[in-house]
Amino acid sequence: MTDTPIDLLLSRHSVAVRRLGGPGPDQQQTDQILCAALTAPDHAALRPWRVVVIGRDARSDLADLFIAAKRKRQAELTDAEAGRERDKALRPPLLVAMVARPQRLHATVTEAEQLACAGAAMQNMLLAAHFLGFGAIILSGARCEDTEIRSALGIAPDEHFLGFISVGSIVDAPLKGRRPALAEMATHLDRTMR
Ligand SMILES: Cc1cc2nc3c(=O)[nH]c(=O)nc-3n(C[C@H](O)[C@H](O)[C@H](O)COP(=O)(O)O)c2cc1C
Repeated sequence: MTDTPIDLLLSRHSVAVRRLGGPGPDQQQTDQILCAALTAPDHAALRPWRVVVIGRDARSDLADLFIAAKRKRQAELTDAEAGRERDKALRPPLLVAMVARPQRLHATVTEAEQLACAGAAMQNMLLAAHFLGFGAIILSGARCEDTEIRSALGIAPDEHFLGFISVGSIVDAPLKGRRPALAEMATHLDRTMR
């Protein structure tokens, strides 16, 4: 039986980069994933975010930058650790850097609201990837604050580098994290408010 849209939405989960491989989204699917971001709710149409799609030719340099950034925090890297850093740059068929650029003193839309918009845009890309049958994950960490990586990707000091979105075919069955029970997340207000 075909999954309904709500089944699909409720079944989304992240897929670790080591479980991703080719083929990745083709050009049309890539455009669909990126366009999904543009359907995020956006108060006053500020579009307080942008993306950098990191193409194949840039990946080897990015891998070197990931390893160099890791070495700044940990002088001695094992081959396995360096390999994992390299993998994060080279393995995902589609790799997108998500950058939030909220207007700090907007008259009506707070910075928090604008960051929520950027988060919704990211989630829409994850969902679009999932709906198209791909696996995806967002990873941030210290590499998003690394000045060399930010500068190589053209990310300004006053922008928020939220994370790398990796998308590809699922080549190894992912571990699915536990979801909290609804009662842990929602409270109900069922009385008059005076
Ligand atoms: C902005 C952002 C950055 C994230 N960065 C990391 C990260 O650096 N490392 C990590 O293990 N998970 C990170 N996560 C969480 C994973 O992407 C993922 O959501 C988590 O492993 C839970 O899996 P799930 O999406 O299937 O619930 C990040 C999530 C967000 C929204």
